[in-house]
Amino acid sequence: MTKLELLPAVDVRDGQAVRLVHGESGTETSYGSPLEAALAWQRSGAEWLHLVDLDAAFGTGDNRELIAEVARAMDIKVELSGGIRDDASLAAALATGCTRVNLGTAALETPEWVAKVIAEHGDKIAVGLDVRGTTLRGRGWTRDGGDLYETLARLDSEGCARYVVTDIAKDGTLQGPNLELLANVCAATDKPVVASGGVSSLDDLRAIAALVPRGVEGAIVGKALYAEAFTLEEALAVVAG
Ligand SMILES: O=C(O)c1ccccc1N[C@@H]1O[C@H](COP(=O)(O)O)[C@@H](O)[C@H]1O
Repeated sequence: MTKLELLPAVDVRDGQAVRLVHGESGTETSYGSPLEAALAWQRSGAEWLHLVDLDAAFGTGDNRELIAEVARAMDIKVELSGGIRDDASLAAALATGCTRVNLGTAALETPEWVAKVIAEHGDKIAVGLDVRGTTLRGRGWTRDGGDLYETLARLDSEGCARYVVTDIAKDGTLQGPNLELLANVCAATDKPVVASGGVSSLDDLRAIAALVPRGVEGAIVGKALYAEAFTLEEALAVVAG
């Protein structure tokens, strides 16, 4: 059976690696240097890094140079997100050599541009579907952006290669992933789904791995690693089977 990919997260705010609760600005816990955090996950055997510019996502500036420095320092695959909303920010993101980018707000606010870049860049573009209930949220998760399943159908028809699905109510809470949401999204698309939000234990990873046959490809793990609920080595051993 295909193994679940694990993507340890480094979210950057004000030059620091942080975790938020429910993605809310002001709830940051700081974990120091983003480069050190990313290198630590790489040393622990990660095959992927999920790297987020939170300031760019919130519209409070950006960490573009630092993000590029981290991405370029990695020997592993990098998924880059936060504030990628136009040709210039997409070009800067792709110039880091990252494996793929996640588009969030742009998929809600500038669908024509997203359709164009999906057509141009194929597998290098994923769309982050960040939801409360079944309502998508953009601009740092502060604004409603339409219905999850209508948007998914539109993006599918445009050839979107992959979705990163975050349940905002779970993100940063260590309350367990929303398995029902993941199963429902998998039922609505043939494209791979990366699960994000809520992972708190190795059992949560086992439960997400059980959804691989339905279309879940990977899981982003953030708070649980920083809070030392388990080590990345333990997590990688669990998904290796
Ligand atoms: O990851 C977070 O905690 C987070 C919190 C609040 C907003 C965005 C967050 N992360 C990721 O950022 C991109 C969306 O950025 P944009 O809308 O394209 O600028 C998306 O991958 C979110 O999951």
